[in-house]
Amino acid sequence: MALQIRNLHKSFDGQVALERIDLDVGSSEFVCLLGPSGCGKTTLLRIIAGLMAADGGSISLQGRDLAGLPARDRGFGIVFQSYSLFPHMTVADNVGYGLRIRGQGGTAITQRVNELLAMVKLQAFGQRYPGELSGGQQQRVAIARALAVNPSLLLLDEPLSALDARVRADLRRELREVQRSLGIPTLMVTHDQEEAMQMADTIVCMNQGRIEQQGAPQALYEAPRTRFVADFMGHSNLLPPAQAQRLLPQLPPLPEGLAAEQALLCLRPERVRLQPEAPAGALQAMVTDIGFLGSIQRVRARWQDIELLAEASSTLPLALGQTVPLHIAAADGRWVKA
Ligand SMILES: Nc1ncnc2c1ncn2[C@@H]1O[C@H](COP(=O)(O)OP(=O)(O)OP(=O)(O)O)[C@@H](O)[C@H]1O
Repeated sequence: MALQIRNLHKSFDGQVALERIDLDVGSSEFVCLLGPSGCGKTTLLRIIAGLMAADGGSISLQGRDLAGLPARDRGFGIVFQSYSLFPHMTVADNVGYGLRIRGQGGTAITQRVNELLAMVKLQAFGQRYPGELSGGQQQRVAIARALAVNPSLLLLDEPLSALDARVRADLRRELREVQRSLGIPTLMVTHDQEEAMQMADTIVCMNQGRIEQQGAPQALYEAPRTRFVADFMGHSNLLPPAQAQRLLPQLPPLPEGLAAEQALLCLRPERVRLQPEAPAGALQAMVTDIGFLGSIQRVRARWQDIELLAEASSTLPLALGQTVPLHIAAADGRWVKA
């Protein structure tokens, strides 16, 4: 493991912000810290960066304990949400800044800066000033500047959240490509579940200063262990056991240690399928709402007193009030802790 965090904790005026955090990041792994506002993501990132002290616990990189090492000596690349470029310096000087303060000079810097600008697709912009660039371009410069010093760890604090949707989507892909090609261990803070799913090798889902669950995006989506993770990782139907039993006569067994009173069956909408041709014995549900999402329709359908979020192909003609057969396989549900 490149980065190892053990039993890290931090309180502000007696209020716990981080509670016993254990976290590993592999040598070229892209890890997203995902969670709602106030769950401790930024505090964790700032402690790793050396910008804030923890109350206890340890952080090591490649086996080296970082305790007491000031931020500037950690050799990490950091990108914040606000572009934080030097406004009076050209793009090229911004990117080369870290190299200059490390004592490099002349053609070595020019060559490296050109390489980095090419990597973030800004070859032609070296002589501009930050104020003459779009938000997306400024953030590309900030990424190039963070990478200039060959960082041993890349820390990204919501780097894309100030950008509009289209630019954000492009930059997600580009940032991931650059990170992959350089193989730098990376931690990115985000509260955007889609962004985390799209970019991360591993998502660390945080709630109230604790890691609620971590794993590959698909594992967290398909097998959340708690209601919090199920809710945070996309849409779901969450049914108490009595309702679940009526809907699905054959339920998956409850996981060990989870009592029925604490359990909810999580059914993702794509597992609740509206089908034009009814298999024998299919449930008949009434369509109460239709959302057209382009490739699919997200539908609310009511069966008895149970309202379900379902999906249908966008080519299936549907109307409000219509009765449609529903298909759910017994294996499609997952028990989560309420
Ligand atoms: N310097 C500080 N002084 C006092 N309390 C703080 C300080 N920094 C953070 N906190 C508190 O610690 C908790 C975690 O804050 P943190 O900024 O890490 O959350 P976050 O998950 O990054 O939220 P957001 O997505 O809104 O940035 C919050 O309750 C916050 O109010």
